[in-house]
Amino acid sequence: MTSELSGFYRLSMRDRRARVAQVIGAREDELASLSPDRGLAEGQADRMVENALGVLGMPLGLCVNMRIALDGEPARDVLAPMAVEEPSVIAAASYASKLLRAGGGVRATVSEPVMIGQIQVLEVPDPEVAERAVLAAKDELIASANSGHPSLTAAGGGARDVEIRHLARLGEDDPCGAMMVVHLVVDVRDAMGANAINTMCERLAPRVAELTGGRVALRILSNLTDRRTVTVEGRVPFSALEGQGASSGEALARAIEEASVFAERCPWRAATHNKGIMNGVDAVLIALGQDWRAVEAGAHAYAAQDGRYTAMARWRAEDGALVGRMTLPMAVGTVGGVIRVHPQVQVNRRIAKIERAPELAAIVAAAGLAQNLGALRALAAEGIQSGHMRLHARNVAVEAGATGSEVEQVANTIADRREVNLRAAKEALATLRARPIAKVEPIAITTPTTTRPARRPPTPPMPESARASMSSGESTSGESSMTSSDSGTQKRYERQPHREFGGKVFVTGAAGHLGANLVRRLLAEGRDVRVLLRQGSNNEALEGLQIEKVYGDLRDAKRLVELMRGCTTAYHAAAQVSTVVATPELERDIFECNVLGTRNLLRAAIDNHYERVVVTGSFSAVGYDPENPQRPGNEDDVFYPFDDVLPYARTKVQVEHEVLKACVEGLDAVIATSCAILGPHDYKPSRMGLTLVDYANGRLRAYPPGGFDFVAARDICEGHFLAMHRGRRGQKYIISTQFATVDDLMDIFEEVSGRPRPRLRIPGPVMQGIAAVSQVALDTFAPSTPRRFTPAAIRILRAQRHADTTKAQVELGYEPTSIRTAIHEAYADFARRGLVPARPGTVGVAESAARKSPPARATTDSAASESSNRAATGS
Ligand SMILES: CC(C)(COP(=O)([O-])OP(=O)([O-])OC[C@H]1O[C@@H](n2cnc3c(N)ncnc32)[C@H](O)[C@@H]1OP(=O)([O-])[O-])[C@@H](O)C(=O)NCCC(=O)NCCSC(=O)C[C@@](C)(O)CC(=O)[O-]
Ligand SMILES: NC(=O)C1=CN([C@@H]2O[C@H](COP(=O)(O)OP(=O)(O)OC[C@H]3O[C@@H](n4cnc5c(N)ncnc54)[C@H](O)[C@@H]3O)[C@@H](O)[C@H]2O)C=CC1
Repeated sequence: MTSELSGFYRLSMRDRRARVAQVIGAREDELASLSPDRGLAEGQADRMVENALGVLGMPLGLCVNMRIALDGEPARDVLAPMAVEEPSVIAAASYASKLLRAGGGVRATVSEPVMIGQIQVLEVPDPEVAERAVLAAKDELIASANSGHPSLTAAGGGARDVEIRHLARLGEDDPCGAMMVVHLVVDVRDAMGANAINTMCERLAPRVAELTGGRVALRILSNLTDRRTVTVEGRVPFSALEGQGASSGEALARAIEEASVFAERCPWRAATHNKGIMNGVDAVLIALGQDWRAVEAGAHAYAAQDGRYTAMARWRAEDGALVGRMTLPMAVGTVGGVIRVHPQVQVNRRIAKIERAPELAAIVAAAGLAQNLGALRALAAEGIQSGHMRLHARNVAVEAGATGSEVEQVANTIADRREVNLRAAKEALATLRARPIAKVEPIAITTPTTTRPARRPPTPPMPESARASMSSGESTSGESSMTSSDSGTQKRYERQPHREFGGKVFVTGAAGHLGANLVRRLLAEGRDVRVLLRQGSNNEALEGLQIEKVYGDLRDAKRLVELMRGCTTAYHAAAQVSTVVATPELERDIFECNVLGTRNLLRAAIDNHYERVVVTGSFSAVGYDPENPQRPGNEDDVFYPFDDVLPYARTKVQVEHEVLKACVEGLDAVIATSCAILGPHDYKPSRMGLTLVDYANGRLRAYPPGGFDFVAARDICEGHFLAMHRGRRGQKYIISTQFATVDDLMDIFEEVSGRPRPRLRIPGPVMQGIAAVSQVALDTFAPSTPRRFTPAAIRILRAQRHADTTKAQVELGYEPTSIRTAIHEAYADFARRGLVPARPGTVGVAESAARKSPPARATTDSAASESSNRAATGS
């Protein structure tokens, strides 16, 4: 199980529950009681407290990324539920847990569950005699205490010892005489312990009075559980702190160390430092039905044990890492209390996979340590207000009357202006409502036989290199034909005739970036569509569409045959897309979904007599010339299998192999090969989409030079459509819009978001080095984290590979549009969903961008030469 759920916060609440259910191996409905309208019933509340009036709601969130090694056992990933009303707490704990896992996660040690019960004795005639009498009767007292608790002793716990303390008068104001306290030391095992200890103390009280000759007053446990503690330690290597808000990782570590020492020396600061720790501690305690007041009181008393209130957690920069250590008294239980009766607590316990009290103690303390680190990082770097207030701004936006996606937009506006107050929020809301709603330009509907809409640019010229090796001629169909030479082989391309297909269309990967656009394209064509979806996956992209949804997995060959029955054609766009060097488990997953999944789909298509299947290929599976990677790659370039390529790319080569095998077996299948997709309806979201969102929210801190061939979502849909209707059986067609450098993309990002690009443009080799170092850590500790610029991605960008779309242009009549338009469309769609700030002019901008855009392939060549110039000058 992994707790590393990068981008989890971007999901809807329902999808988050579905994702968690999937991760912990539960059914989605098992988490249903976490829904705001479920949970604690009125009757249950009435039995829990007195004079009950109702049930108070409190947000419940999840701290992700946590990894804990308890008492030398192997580390395990933990999802920590947190109930808290304060914004930014859970975000900060998740952020810091991500940093801590770069150092292997938090190590925790939990002491024996030994607590103290106190019996207060006053007016003792002779304290020394009384002490001897009580200690002489120790065994009798212990036996008596245990006799009332057979279940505790049966579980291996029970009273263990009896100790005496004498409390002298504090001064003139102290109205009592000498006081004696009998401490009953009890091992409470997995219980919180209060009830057992209080009962024991009350049971022993008469006998203690007899033995001491004094008057017994209070009989109660102590919440200063200094013998029942949890100690946590976490390390963050300096390298993992690079780029986290200071000039270097080490500088940030030193700044956090200084912040810690401030709290260690100063009680005023310590109170705030410790409040940050309690943000994490209390939130987990509440979510797990614990007596958080008891732990709070114990923690603060412990922090003042030396007579001076000080920091609970301390941070030091040592041996190339920032190291945090904390010991807290921790009386928590997994038996008794509300744990059994509160339905949501039970679900939370299941999510955190807690069986025993020490596991619970470790998670609580790890959340406290992470929260402290999160707050100190922010304080030592950009300050607390920017992150905290950005999230708090959402509350203010709601208070101002914002609803739905307005909330995020108003919050972003007031946070950007650093005016997080009600008046500013009301103003921002009024402005937002005064302007038309950002609308995504509908995808143009064209068929190869109809005229293209006027706003489309004219057919761009062929790439220079391709043009040089071509000669035109007449095809048998009377349409254009061309020959192209690749490594001396003459290729003749001919425009293919159009074929119509009736019946229902089956689409896989429909909730993905390509699929979501493709389904809309098909619906606009008036086609009947059935989509294959995975239960528990984020399928939000298809909400509200008139389609038939069936649920299953490509890996389930038998079921797939059933699910595909009744359709006549298919677009197979599903794949496990990954740009990381995968762990063996992830590699297996990529292989099974992509290769075996495709094989299953193709076989099911044969079984169901499909007329044609279009399979999505990847440009990463197209070979290239290592001596000259910028020579536009075409369909005949053979993939070199021993290169340092990603597992994903290898599987996409095998996918093509499966297609050809299926063609031999009689299937009619065509491959539409995609370059990096940019455009709207990116719900997962893709690596490029994530980069745009992060850029627009000021979270992209650096970028590399280089370039790649990109494809607009509308173009790749058109390419699929054309492959279906004009493609030749068993053939592959590369579909790309244009080559663009990262600098070109930054230009467009600036234009679309109104934000300046990051100042850091890190040269390719340096970025490669940084990415390679961080990749080692990420592969070890965070294999599933989506990363923007992975070493593989940077290598690809540095190679500046170009795509040759001649074959698609000639045979299919494909015409590329513009990447600039695609980015505007992507931005408008993200703005509509509240993921990036909506900007005046977002409306219609895509249209005007389309009008202004130069022919794509013309840009290609100039962009390429510009980028190589830049590379040459090192600018
Ligand atoms: C708020 C952040 C995390 C943003 O920080 P950021 O730089 O925008 O975060 P990022 O985009 O680099 O994302 C890093 C990770 O943070 C998490 N994250 C990022 N954004 C979210 C979100 N919206 N919802 C949920 N999780 C979020 C998430 O895990 C994400 O990983 P990913 O998913 O991308 O792989 C940062 O500014 C921060 O840590 N601020 C500190 C906030 C804080 O401590 N709040 C507590 C309240 S203040 C207080 O009471 C305590 C104090 C401060 O007084 C104590 C003291 O004085 O010591
Ligand atoms: N996004 C890009 O830039 C590029 C994408 N491609 C190809 O385009 C196609 C679509 O990619 P995107 O839409 O970007 O990906 P995506 O990750 O947004 O969507 C892929 C979809 O496939 C589904 N899927 C994965 N494994 C499955 C399984 N075992 N059973 C059922 N469904 C499964 C996922 O749930 C997801 O909805 C893929 O074939 C990919 O290899 C190729 C080149 C670039």
